[in-house]
Order: sequence, then C-alpha cells, then structure tokens
Amino acid sequence: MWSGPLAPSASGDLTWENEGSQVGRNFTSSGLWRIRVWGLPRREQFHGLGSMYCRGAVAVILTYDVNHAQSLLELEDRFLGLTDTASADCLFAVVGNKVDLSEEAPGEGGQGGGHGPGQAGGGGGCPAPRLSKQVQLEDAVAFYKKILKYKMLDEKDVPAAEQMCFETSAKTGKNVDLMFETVFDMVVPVMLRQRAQGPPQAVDVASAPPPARARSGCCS
Ligand SMILES: Nc1nc2c(ncn2[C@@H]2O[C@H](COP(=O)(O)OP(=O)(O)OP(=O)(O)O)[C@@H](O)[C@H]2O)c(=O)[nH]1
Repeated sequence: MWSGPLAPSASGDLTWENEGSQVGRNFTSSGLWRIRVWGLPRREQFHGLGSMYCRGAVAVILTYDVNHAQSLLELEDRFLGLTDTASADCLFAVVGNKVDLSEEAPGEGGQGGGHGPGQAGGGGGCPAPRLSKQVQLEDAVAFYKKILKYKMLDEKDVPAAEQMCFETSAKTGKNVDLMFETVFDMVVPVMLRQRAQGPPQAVDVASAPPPARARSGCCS
C-alpha cells in the first residue's frame, strides 16, 4: 500500500511544499511528508494552518526527533492543541524519527558524538556523526498517555500506547512501513464506521436541483 512516493527507500531529489513554503529537497524525507503536516511547521507564521489540516482528521501522526528532547516537548506545548479540530474518534501515533543518527553503525565501537545536522540521503562514504539519543520510547509512551488525557479518552477505548509509538528513520526506512501500515489498518475501520453513521459533510452537487434558468437580456 505504501509504495511510490511514500517509500522511504526510493532515492533521488524531489522538492515538496510544506504549508505553502518550500522546505526540503530529498526524496527519502518525502516518506514523512504526511507526518510533517501534523508535526510541523515550526515557523510561527504557519501555525494557524495546523488546525485547518487537522479538521476532521481520523489520524494524526505526531513526530519528534529522538536526538532532541525539545522536539518532543514542542509536540505537547505547541502542536497538541492543533488537534482540537480532529474527529472525535481520531487515532494518534507518536513517532520518534532520525533513529539512524544515534544508532551504532555496523562495525562501530559506539562512540558518542557531536550534534551535526541530520542529512537524510547524505552519503559519500563519510561516517555520519553519532548523536546521543535524548528521547526514549518510554517518553513517547508517556506522551501518548498525555494525549489521551488531553483528549479525555479512556485507555480502554483506544489502541495501546505500545502499539502507537514508533521509532523510525526516514533515511534508512526503519519502521516507516510498519508505522504507516499499522496506522492505516486502524484508520480504515474508523472511516468505514464514520461513513456508515452519517452522510458526508460535502454538498452533493449531482443531486442538487438545477437552478432556475435565468432570463437573460435581449438575445435569448
Ligand atoms: N539522518 C536522518 N536525517 C533525516 C531524517 N529525516 C529527515 N532527515 C533530514 O533532516 C533534515 C530536516 O528534515 P525535514 O524533513 O526538513 O524536517 P524538519 O522537521 O523540517 O527539520 P528538523 O526538525 O530540523 O529536522 C533534512 O536534511 C532531512 O534530510 C532521518 O530519519 N534521518
């Protein structure tokens, strides 16, 4: 299901739009484009758009950087409120990205590292600097539980935190398919239930009565 433009293993450059601003070039990152909609943008001027994108959403994927503790805090402080417009039975996933930067590379002895910027799709034979992982999966699980509290959802009625918290790498593709497939497997029944429960919000133009023919001026 998640092939094509969402496949993180695909390579090649691509530009894409994020809330109206061109923010990136790198096809590997495009695997997280949909995540970006909810987790970003960081820039204040686009924040108003966040709640617009969340309106009626059946799933929200909140993404942070496992190597920057602040990015998880920001999800709570700045982005959780944007989900107020999501649908009542919206599913939430919490995704820690860029795990490749703090994972031990094969054959390496596990030295700590500096804080160079992550560059998915980079390469050229130079070993990437290793970062120290600042956010653990348990922190994401705790955040997921905060989301449930914020949304006043009962843990019994929603998927378990352990099912909805992931650690991914858009660079290596680690867990990206798993995350999207898990979310989609859960979202489809929610969407079907919503459809069965009520008519769509959209106006059905096909069944609308034709407008009375207006008399035009002298030439009709
Ligand atoms: N190593 C690594 N780099 C990544 C990963 N995902 C994105 N990047 C890189 O991180 C940089 C920022 O990526 P964006 O997709 O623009 O994400 P952003 O959230 O706008 O930026 P940051 O929050 O600063 O990471 C780009 O150079 C990406 O290629 C990943 O999983 N691993």
